[in-house]
Amino acid sequence: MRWFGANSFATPTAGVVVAHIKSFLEEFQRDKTQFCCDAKLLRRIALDDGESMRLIAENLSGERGGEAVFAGVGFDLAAGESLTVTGPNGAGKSTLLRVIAGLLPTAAGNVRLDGGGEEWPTVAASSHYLGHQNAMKTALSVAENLRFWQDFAGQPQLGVGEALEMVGLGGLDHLPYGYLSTGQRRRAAIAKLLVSYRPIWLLDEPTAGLDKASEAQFSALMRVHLEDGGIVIAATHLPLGLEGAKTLEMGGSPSPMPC
Ligand SMILES: Nc1ncnc2c1ncn2[C@@H]1O[C@H](COP(=O)(O)OP(=O)(O)OP(=O)(O)O)[C@@H](O)[C@H]1O
Repeated sequence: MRWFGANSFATPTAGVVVAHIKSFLEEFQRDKTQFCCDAKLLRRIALDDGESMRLIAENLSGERGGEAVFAGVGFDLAAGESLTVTGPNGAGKSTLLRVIAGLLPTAAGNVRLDGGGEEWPTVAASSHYLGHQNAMKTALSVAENLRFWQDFAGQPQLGVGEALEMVGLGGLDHLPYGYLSTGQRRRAAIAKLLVSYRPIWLLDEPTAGLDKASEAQFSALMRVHLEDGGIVIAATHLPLGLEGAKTLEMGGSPSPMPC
């Protein structure tokens, strides 16, 4: 239970992350009940005790249909750090995310998670992947979709209703997912990040289709995730409001190390 779990990757503190999310929710929705006032202190204890987690890629190459798409990609992200991946259409941003997530094989090089301990043994097991497709069934209700993903992913955090409130979809849980607008669908997909915990978020154009207010709220969610020791890699054509994010520009050959 450590969505916003600091470097608590090695030393989980049950309930802390949920408390933090809920206090964050309170910032946006003032009438929410106050939860666990000592969340920050507990997170600090977890930070002090926890082993540092790092997501490292070395000389990573990826291909599609047998053709090289990118080569020589490297990065080193500590807990709390983010990387924005930019570049023109077709540069290989989505391919890179899928390689990191373990959905495509690496053509060369490697990506690994150091310090994940027994609970987070691999990058794939430690990651939420939010792709262009939202991976929801249109005929199922919003709540049924999220319950499926929570059961599938395990590590439950926020309840479905709470997660939907966090993305501004409170009260729409009963609607078939297919009834939602494009932006609402994206917001429901973002709620998947909140119903189960993963320290690494791999996000492909996460704010595509979102209105300005939703963009800002999602930026805040990412910042809270980072503050608590999460790692974010986001491919994007739009500013994401991630201050201090490392950057990786794709489309050159080979791709440079992020600065
Ligand atoms: N299944 C596939 N088979 C063959 N080629 C593919 C496949 N999927 C993608 N490609 C090619 O791989 C290259 C990289 O695609 P990718 O989707 O990673 O780019 P991108 O940088 O994410 O683009 P965009 O900004 O448009 O989302 C493109 O030239 C694309 O045509």
